[in-house]
Amino acid sequence: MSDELLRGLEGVLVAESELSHVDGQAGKLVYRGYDIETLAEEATYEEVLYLLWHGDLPTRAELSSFREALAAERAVDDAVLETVTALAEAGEHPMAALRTATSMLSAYDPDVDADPEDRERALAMGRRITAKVPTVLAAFERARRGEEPVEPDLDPELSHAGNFLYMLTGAEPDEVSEETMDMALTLHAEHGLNASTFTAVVIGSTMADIYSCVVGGIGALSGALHGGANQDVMEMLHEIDDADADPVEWATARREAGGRIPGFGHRVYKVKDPRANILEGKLRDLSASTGDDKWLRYTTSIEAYLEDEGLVEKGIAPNVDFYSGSVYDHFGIPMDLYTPIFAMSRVGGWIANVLQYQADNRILRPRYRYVGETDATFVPLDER
Ligand SMILES: CC(=O)SCCNC(=O)CCNC(=O)[C@H](O)C(C)(C)COP(=O)(O)OP(=O)(O)OC[C@H]1O[C@@H](n2cnc3c(N)ncnc32)[C@H](O)[C@@H]1OP(=O)(O)O
Ligand SMILES: O=C([O-])CC(=O)C(=O)O
Repeated sequence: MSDELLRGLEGVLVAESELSHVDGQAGKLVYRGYDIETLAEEATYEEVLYLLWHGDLPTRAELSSFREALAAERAVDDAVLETVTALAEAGEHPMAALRTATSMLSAYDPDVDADPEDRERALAMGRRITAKVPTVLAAFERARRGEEPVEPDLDPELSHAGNFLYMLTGAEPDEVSEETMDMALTLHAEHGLNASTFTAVVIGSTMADIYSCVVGGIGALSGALHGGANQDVMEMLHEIDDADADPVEWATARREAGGRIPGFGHRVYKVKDPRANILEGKLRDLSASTGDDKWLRYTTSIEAYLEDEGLVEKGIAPNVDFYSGSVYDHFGIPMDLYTPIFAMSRVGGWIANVLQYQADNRILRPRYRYVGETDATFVPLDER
């Protein structure tokens, strides 16, 4: 047994995966062998889910029944909607509301007591969670605006992304917003053994149910060092704008004060994250078509400044969270929904990873190097 301490488990191999590969030096991401650029351009989120969960891209017939099965699960129990409303009234962050509501969904799942080794029933639960997360989120957003929830459209013709936007606004989304949301879901679906996936897999390794795994994943994703950074980036952009500041001067001051720039840096990527490139391209298209290029100017000037300062050369480059919020902002999505939208996509990856790990399970249990007292003498309570 090695006594080398690997802080943050950097580089530690814990299992094999067929789901995705992150090449941090080349800035390349593949899901089951397919480039993320190709999937973002050519595949829908439903196809990506099928690919991750079933191993291959679906045929037309397979996709059609998969979409039907997913769409059929979109509705949530009224009790969940009531809880979501109560959480909105209490001013809960949507990521925390999603965590609570996802946990509650298990009460209404007919498979929740299934044998944890029953992959089919675990997958059925995974399908239900994935289908219902957008419903929960949209209901939460509407509740805090004082609006009634919009019932999901159960017609599989309306995509997962499209139905989410429909439930948010009450109107069928236009093609650009549906395609953009679908692409964002594809980009965020899977990324190796990141912190939230690791959390889900650790929970799954105890043979806990898939709800526990997903709830843990949501908690881990919410943090500022992980998925929470996409909201932080938009808060940074607003802070710059509200102060009428120059983005480069703002970033300089932040660095001089020893602060980090949200949306920069990554444990694996030592070059720009390929998903950031794709999202930046989408932001360029949206900025050109709407004539509103403010966030594009701010983000690209911060990126150029940090590159000039040598950060990118040191491997601290834009990650997926740097450009996503500016894209969502074009569709009027509030910034505290950015991380929940990430979760809405990554739920597919968490489920795929948990099922993959459980198929050849061994409980995950690393260890500490103990540095505490070794020979303490117990003093009875009255004598302390
Ligand atoms: C979906 C995702 O989860 S993508 C990541 C989203 N998170 C963020 O964008 C938050 C900002 N980024 C970070 O905090 C980090 O880069 C992380 C958490 C993503 C990766 O952390 P780690 O791999 O542990 O890197 P670590 O924290 O050791 O940083 C290495 C060096 O880069 C620097 N660095 C890392 N990120 C940044 C940043 N955003 N801004 C400025 N400097 C940074 C660190 O200060 C450190 O420098 P030092 O060696 O001189 O002390
Ligand atoms: O891989 C990571 O550590 C974080 C990340 O980019 C993701 O989860 O998408």
